Amino acid sequence: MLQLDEKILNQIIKPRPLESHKGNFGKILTVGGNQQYGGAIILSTAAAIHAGAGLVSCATSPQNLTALHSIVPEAMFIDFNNKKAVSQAAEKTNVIVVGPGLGIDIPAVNILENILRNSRKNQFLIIDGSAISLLADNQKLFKFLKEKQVIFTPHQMEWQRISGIKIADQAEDTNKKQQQKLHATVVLKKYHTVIYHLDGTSSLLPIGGPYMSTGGMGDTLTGIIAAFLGQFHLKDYEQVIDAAVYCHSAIAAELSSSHYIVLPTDIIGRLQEFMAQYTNS
Ligand SMILES: NC(=O)C1=CN([C@@H]2O[C@H](COP(=O)(O)OP(=O)(O)OC[C@H]3O[C@@H](n4cnc5c(N)ncnc54)[C@H](O)[C@@H]3O)[C@@H](O)[C@H]2O)[C@@H](O)CC1
Ligand SMILES: Nc1ncnc2c1ncn2[C@@H]1O[C@H](COP(=O)(O)OP(=O)(O)O)[C@@H](O)[C@H]1O
Ligand SMILES: [Mg+2]
Repeated sequence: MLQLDEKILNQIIKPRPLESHKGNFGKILTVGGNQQYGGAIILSTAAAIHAGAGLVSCATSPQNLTALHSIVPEAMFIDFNNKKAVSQAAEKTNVIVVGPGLGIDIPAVNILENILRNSRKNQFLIIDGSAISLLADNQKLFKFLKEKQVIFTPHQMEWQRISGIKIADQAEDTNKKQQQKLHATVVLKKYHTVIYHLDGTSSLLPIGGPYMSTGGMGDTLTGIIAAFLGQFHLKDYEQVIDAAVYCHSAIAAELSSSHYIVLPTDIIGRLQEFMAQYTNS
């Protein structure tokens, strides 16, 4: 297993070409945030914007509109109950994040199905939080993932739900077997996160710690992964995912030297300065 270190950031984060515009740095669609969990999708959206995504649209409950725009006026808003608007937005984006705070009720299943139906092969589909739990309970939805570039970002309980492997039995070989069956990249989040790649290799994240154990920390990671995939165009996109995962925890580790706990919003607020350190190579 490859042990990730700071080199991955030097490899992936590059200065921006002078002749460029927002269209070069990724169109992202974030989908989630019901009445109860608006914060989750706002964190994902804000993280994508602060990590450099060119254009970010957020499909969420209309109840979250004011909060969303007060935090990130850069984001565009779509009412996630508007099926047509959501499917049109899904068709037009480079990266879709679905699941943070989506919930697991019937309307949530319908929103997820609409997104999966309308996503395309050349897009990246980051499936997180509630969307993972929904897929585990609605196996018929898996047919919409065939031949698509899917990245699952489960924590250990979500991985248990979707893989059927109990947390106590989640060892490398067992995890890899199930991940390969899914034909997707799996970012298994925990103390020392492991990223299982499509080609059967895996990367270990040796940084990060309990100062990150705050609700919304994983929601924030989805936005960073989306922004990295949207703007750093490498053939081997799994390295881009590795870099995003490393970046998230590296910021947290740095802040933890002066903060007892690190909040998701602290990480979001530090992204721009942190990434600037890696643009000299
Ligand atoms: N501010 C917000 O709106 C927030 C919304 N959230 C959303 O709430 C929904 C439910 O997600 P949850 O993860 O809270 O609930 P889940 O029920 O999916 O999982 C949480 C449970 O898993 C257990 N667990 C075991 N191993 C774990 C590990 N390595 N990491 C994390 N938990 C582990 C925890 O003890 C906890 O009981 C998701 O859609 C999520 O995006 C959460 O992200 C919390 C913050
Ligand atoms: N003790 C820990 N050590 C290292 N990383 C942690 C620890 N606790 C939480 N994290 C990280 O925080 C994030 C939590 O993700 P998740 O449980 O999905 O949060 P949420 O759904 O509340 O946003 C993951 O990236 C995980 O690796
Ligand atoms: Mg989560």
